[in-house]
Amino acid sequence: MVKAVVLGAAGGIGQPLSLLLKTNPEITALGLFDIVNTPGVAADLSHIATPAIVEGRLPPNDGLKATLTGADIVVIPAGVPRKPGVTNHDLFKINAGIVKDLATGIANFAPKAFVLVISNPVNSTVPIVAEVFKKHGVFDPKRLFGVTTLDVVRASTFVAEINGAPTSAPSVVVPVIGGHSGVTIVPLLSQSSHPLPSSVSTEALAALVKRIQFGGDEVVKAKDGAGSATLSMAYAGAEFAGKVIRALKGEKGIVAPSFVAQAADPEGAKALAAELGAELEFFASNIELGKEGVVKIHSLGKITEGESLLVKAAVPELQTNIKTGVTYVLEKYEAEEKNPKL
Ligand SMILES: NC(=O)c1ccc[n+]([C@@H]2O[C@H](COP(=O)([O-])OP(=O)(O)OC[C@H]3O[C@@H](n4cnc5c(N)ncnc54)[C@H](O)[C@@H]3O)[C@@H](O)[C@H]2O)c1
Ligand SMILES: O=C(O)C[C@H](O)C(=O)O
Repeated sequence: MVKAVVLGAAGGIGQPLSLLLKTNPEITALGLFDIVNTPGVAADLSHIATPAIVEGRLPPNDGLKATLTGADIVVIPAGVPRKPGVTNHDLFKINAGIVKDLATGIANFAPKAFVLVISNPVNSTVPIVAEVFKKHGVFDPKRLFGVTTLDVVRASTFVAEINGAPTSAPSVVVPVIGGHSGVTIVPLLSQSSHPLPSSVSTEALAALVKRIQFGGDEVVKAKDGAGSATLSMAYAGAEFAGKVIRALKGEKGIVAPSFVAQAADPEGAKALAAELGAELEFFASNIELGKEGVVKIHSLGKITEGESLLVKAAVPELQTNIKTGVTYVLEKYEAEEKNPKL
């Protein structure tokens, strides 16, 4: 029996993600929560002949509590997406509060659930969830994941394209490490399961890295004001959630990149920090999943000089992003303590 919950289930990502989760035969209960439209989304999905019993709830009458109660895995795509001209900094101003509130709900009603954060900016929203959980005494670093799978999916697709073998895309595995925005996204193309042809020029390689780092911009531009990636994100979110569920059910040896608290595996984190030349509270790298969540944080292994430069550029940006999330929550709590009416 697995209960999965989607917070922000009526949105551009939330709806197709809920559809894909409804088609996952391991999921027996699917709880959908949003501030709008979830009863309709749930009614629609409930007619699909798969095991999950679907329920859609709204905020009134303890909707969040009822949705979260009994959850094994909670996926959060709630929050505003980018449009042309809107930066991650702009998103933070709105999404930080949404994520803090939802994390408070999870801390109260599903403190043991695995939590998968999609809401942007992931590099800051994951630290927000961690701080809220710490405040409530329920933080388990092994159970919190920033979803960076879309970067991995993009890398697989683009590498297959360059290799002239688009049908190979599903089997192309490229570790993408760091975080989930711009220069913090570091694809380790030298470790691709399907190496790039030696004929690929340095310029073409740099362009490929840039395309993976700024793949989100490509979609925002093409959607022309209608938001950011939703369908590919739903696919990526369902992929990662599927892996977490397989691990939860006892499958061993599942490895995938995710942005996780380094406290989840202090030994692994130490080796990784030595490679990075910095200790970060959160970082995306390959992690092994197990019944309790993160089992092992993998180190980077052999990387090229060019990749090493990309890591160097990512680290300070990540440090700033993480601090932004942590500071936001600490200042909010401080203000609430001074003025309990807030
Ligand atoms: N991690 C990634 O790789 C990745 C990829 C794409 C988009 N995103 C991010 O995902 C988020 C959602 O994107 P979208 O395109 O689905 O946006 P959207 O506006 O289409 O949907 C967001 C949904 O969240 C809901 N919502 C808002 N406040 C809420 C609250 N307090 N509780 C519950 N639900 C609430 C809205 O009602 C809406 O239905 C954005 O922040 C976007 O930047 C992340
Ligand atoms: O770029 C965005 O704003 C959305 C998302 O993070 C993406 O990578 O597509």
